[in-house]
Amino acid sequence: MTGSGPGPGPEHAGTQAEPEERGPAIGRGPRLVVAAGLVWLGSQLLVQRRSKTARHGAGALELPGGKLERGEGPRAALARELGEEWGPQATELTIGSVADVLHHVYPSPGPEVILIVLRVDARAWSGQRWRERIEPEPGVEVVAFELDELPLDEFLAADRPFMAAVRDGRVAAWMGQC
Ligand SMILES: Nc1nc2c([nH]c(=O)n2[C@@H]2O[C@H](COP(=O)(O)OP(=O)(O)OP(=O)(O)O)[C@@H](O)[C@H]2O)c(=O)[nH]1
Repeated sequence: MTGSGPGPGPEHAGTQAEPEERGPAIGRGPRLVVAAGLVWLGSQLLVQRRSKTARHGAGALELPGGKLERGEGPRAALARELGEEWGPQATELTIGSVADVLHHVYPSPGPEVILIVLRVDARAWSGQRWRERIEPEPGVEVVAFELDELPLDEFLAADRPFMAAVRDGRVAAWMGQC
């Protein structure tokens, strides 16, 4: 995909609104706290393509993960989401350190997202092994990319600056277990 690319809500420039541009609180989208995994195969990253029928960001690339449930910590949320999205074997992957905390406001009526990105060690699934272990939920496609081949424009807008930093080696994909 090109240009502003996919993202929740209507297509706009994909830029983050300045506080004074956000307008009154009434009518703003929800603020979501999300845990997401930077899943490292050793030389590649595993990401997923959102369902073509998703309510927002249909067909966009994203990191596996989802919203924290009430009282749930980010690691527990990510382990749960990996199991829901990629099947039971994904819950055995090692969740490591926090790679970054992202904050993005999607154009209305999209959400404001606080994304806690955690490194995930999937080196035991390198080569093609991940294909035998992952049972993606319906509609979701899991894809492996070499770092320098990450198609930044196809990621959800919140992820793009971060994925550029990963691609360029400014953020390490794996740093050992914390
Ligand atoms: N999992 C994931 N979510 C992301 C990423 N980047 C990003 O902006 N998000 C946003 O964070 C939210 C994640 O919530 P979710 O996964 O539980 O929700 P969803 O939109 O897939 O489905 P749902 O709202 O119908 O449950 C979505 O608004 C999604 O657009 C990402 O890299 N991974």
